[in-house]
Amino acid sequence: MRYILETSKLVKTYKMGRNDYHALKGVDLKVRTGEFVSVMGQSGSGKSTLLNLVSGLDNPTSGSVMLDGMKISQLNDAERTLMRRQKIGFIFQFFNLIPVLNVLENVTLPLMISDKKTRESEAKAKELLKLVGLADKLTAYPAELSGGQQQRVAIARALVTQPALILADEPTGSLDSKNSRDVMMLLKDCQSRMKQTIVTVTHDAEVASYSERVLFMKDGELFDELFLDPDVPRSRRIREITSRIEVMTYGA
Ligand SMILES: Nc1ncnc2c1ncn2[C@@H]1O[C@H](COP(=O)(O)OP(=O)(O)OP(=O)(O)O)[C@@H](O)[C@H]1O
Repeated sequence: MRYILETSKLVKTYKMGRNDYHALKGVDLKVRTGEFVSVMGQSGSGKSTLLNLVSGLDNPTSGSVMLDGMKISQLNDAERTLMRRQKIGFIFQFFNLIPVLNVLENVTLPLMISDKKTRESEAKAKELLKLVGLADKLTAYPAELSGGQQQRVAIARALVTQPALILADEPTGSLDSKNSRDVMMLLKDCQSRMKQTIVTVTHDAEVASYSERVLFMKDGELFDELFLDPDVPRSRRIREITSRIEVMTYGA
């Protein structure tokens, strides 16, 4: 399959009293299997709206979303919930772990919900927790972990169902710079080792510098696109991203 995710002429219009507010104005987004894409743009440019439509949390006003061969904009609520559980792993800014469950239980939870919990799935969760460097924290509770460790648990949880797509919304937004780097390197590693497709939304050029392609949103539209060469030093990639943001914000 050429694209794991494809949106076509995606429009989202909110009613604001008597007026319409066009949050997305016909977005055509294409993401290849195994690709790592960042979406950047100023506050209000439509990034969260796009994520909500791609994940089926909200319905488009018009246009379509295809994920892993499934036209999700045509599914009913129950079908979309099932699709989300099976095909998407979420990583959030504030981790969203379940405080009363320990690390291993948090990671096996998505498999329990989808009725897939077996002895093998616990082994899978343990293997992923080893991959994210937390093999010695299986019985710890989220409150006993640092922010960076909690986000690594969230990454293991997102991977456990072997989703078609990981959606990461400001994954380092509540981490310091060292933990941010570790989390992004881990995500990058998951992408290259497991051919995991990742789409992340971020305000941070350093976070975006780990991806292969950056999409810039402005006023509900895809404004620009930048392919990043992994062989050039990260500082140069960050400068390239920053200068595109300047062009988008202030003009060429
Ligand atoms: N439920 C809603 N009702 C009305 N307007 C909305 C709603 N949700 C979002 N909007 C508007 O749509 C526009 C796009 O919002 P969105 O949250 O997608 O932006 P964003 O790029 O994710 O911003 P941020 O970086 O601040 O999260 C904004 O102007 C916002 O006010």
